[in-house]
Amino acid sequence: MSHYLGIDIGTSGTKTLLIKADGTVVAEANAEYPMHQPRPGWTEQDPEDWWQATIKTVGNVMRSSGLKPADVKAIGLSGQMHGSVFVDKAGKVIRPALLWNDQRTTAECDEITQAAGGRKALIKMVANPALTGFQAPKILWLRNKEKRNFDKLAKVLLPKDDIRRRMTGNYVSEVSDASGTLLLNVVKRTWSKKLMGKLKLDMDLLPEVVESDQVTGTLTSEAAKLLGLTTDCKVVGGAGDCAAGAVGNGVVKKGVLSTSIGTSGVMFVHSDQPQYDAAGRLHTFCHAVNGKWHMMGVNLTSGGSLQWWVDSVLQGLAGIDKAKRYEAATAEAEAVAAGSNGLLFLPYLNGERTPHADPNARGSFVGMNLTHTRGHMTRSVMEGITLALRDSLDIIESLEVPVKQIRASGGGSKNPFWRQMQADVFGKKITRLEVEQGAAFGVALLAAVGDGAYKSIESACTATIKVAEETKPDRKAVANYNQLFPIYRDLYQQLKGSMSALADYQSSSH
Ligand SMILES: Nc1ncnc2c1ncn2[C@@H]1O[C@H](COP(=O)(O)OP(=O)(O)O)[C@@H](O)[C@H]1O
Ligand SMILES: O=C(CO)[C@@H](O)[C@H](O)COP(=O)(O)O
Repeated sequence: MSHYLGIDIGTSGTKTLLIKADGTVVAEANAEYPMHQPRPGWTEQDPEDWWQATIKTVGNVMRSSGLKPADVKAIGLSGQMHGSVFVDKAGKVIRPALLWNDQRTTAECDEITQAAGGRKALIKMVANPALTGFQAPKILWLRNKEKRNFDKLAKVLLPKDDIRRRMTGNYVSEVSDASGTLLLNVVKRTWSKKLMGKLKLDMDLLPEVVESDQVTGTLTSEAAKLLGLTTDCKVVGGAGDCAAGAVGNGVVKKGVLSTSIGTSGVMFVHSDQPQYDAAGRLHTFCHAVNGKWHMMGVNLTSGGSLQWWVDSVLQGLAGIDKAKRYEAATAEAEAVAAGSNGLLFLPYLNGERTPHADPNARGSFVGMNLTHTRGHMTRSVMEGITLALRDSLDIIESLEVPVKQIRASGGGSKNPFWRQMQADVFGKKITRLEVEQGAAFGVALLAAVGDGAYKSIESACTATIKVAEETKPDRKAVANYNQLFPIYRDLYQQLKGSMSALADYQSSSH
């Protein structure tokens, strides 16, 4: 039977999955790498780390499966979205990549909005407003702040597309990830020459753009050797990690939503047509499914807030094995009542995207009293993260998008207590898949479709994805969270000015 690889270049590490054409997972491997923060709000990674992690994890899955190199027919690539890899004429990376959660480009976002003729005109061209994490403002930042590097620039690539370049020698992206550059005409699924012109950027900077299941090349002999595969192995378009995760969760038709609690938090909904939130709070992007779109709300520091809380603050848990640390912390949270006795946490530790689009937003605990313990604080971190996802759900529902099913995914949703919390905060039934392998599984399926094992992405999902269990909302907890949600929502409005003043203070005291 043919086999396929799905590779997800995540923020905390790379995950590689080897599947059979029927969707059975044969082997998986992970490799971590650091994220650098040279200044508050700046986030960078070395693309070489991604490539070394790719070589290592592919080697590991091939060894543990015992397969022959020729058994792997195609590879699907997924990755953290919006990042910028700057490459020179000789194919050398010019400087560390700027990531999706980097907040240095406020001035460049204003520059783009102005050049486009205002926010409305920009949304008309590329379906989205300018946000600091997106790729286009990063290109302008390089031009404004590192002119010498900009002069060397020949191509700008998204993280997974840099891995494709190293694998195939080809400069290609695909529509789902390209949507997050702010340079794609999302409706037409082609680059926006109009916006590139207004920004005075050369079209040659951009790679070719294709649909997600299209074959983009085969492995070069050097890459085949490094990866232990053959030069016949195809590489398909793949997808940005959100669309890839949605394919991996079977979110490929109307009425199905998915939530993901990873480092970031994502509320994702499929749409048959491009659909907009006029206020620009949700992103409107191409789906990895040909001719389909999606909307999503993104929280920048979702599971990342719990990670910060457990690793940086609860140092008392530091002696516990990493895998067990979250369980130990969340068990304390589970022992206290829903609502954390009125303690609220705002998870805006590195600014926020949905619904505030504010790089200066900052995190806070509000409502603390003498009854509160460590368990209450952990629970309120988890509740704050979940209430932030509800912000996105409310916007989606306000656009009259039918919500028939919510599928929970990501590291946080593996925890049954957090799935119950999601059901209670959203007031909706939550489903979970039998095997949840996220984005890497989604792009392995895209590779199978690209290789001809399935007629369509939808049929690949129907054949391979099974829902395992449902979590029903608890009526009392739902009422409790319904009471807290408006208070939570109001807090940002009340604290916005102070958050911004503190963000200024933090940058000046750096
Ligand atoms: N056992 C657990 N209980 C609760 N949350 C968890 C658990 N394990 C992981 N998480 C959460 O999941 C996040 C990692 O999710 P993952 O999907 O692996 O992240 P990413 O791919 O974005 O790096 C962690 O930051 C943490 O918040
Ligand atoms: O910015 C977004 C989506 O718009 C993030 O979802 C990134 O794509 C990073 O994802 P993780 O590494 O947290 O999975």
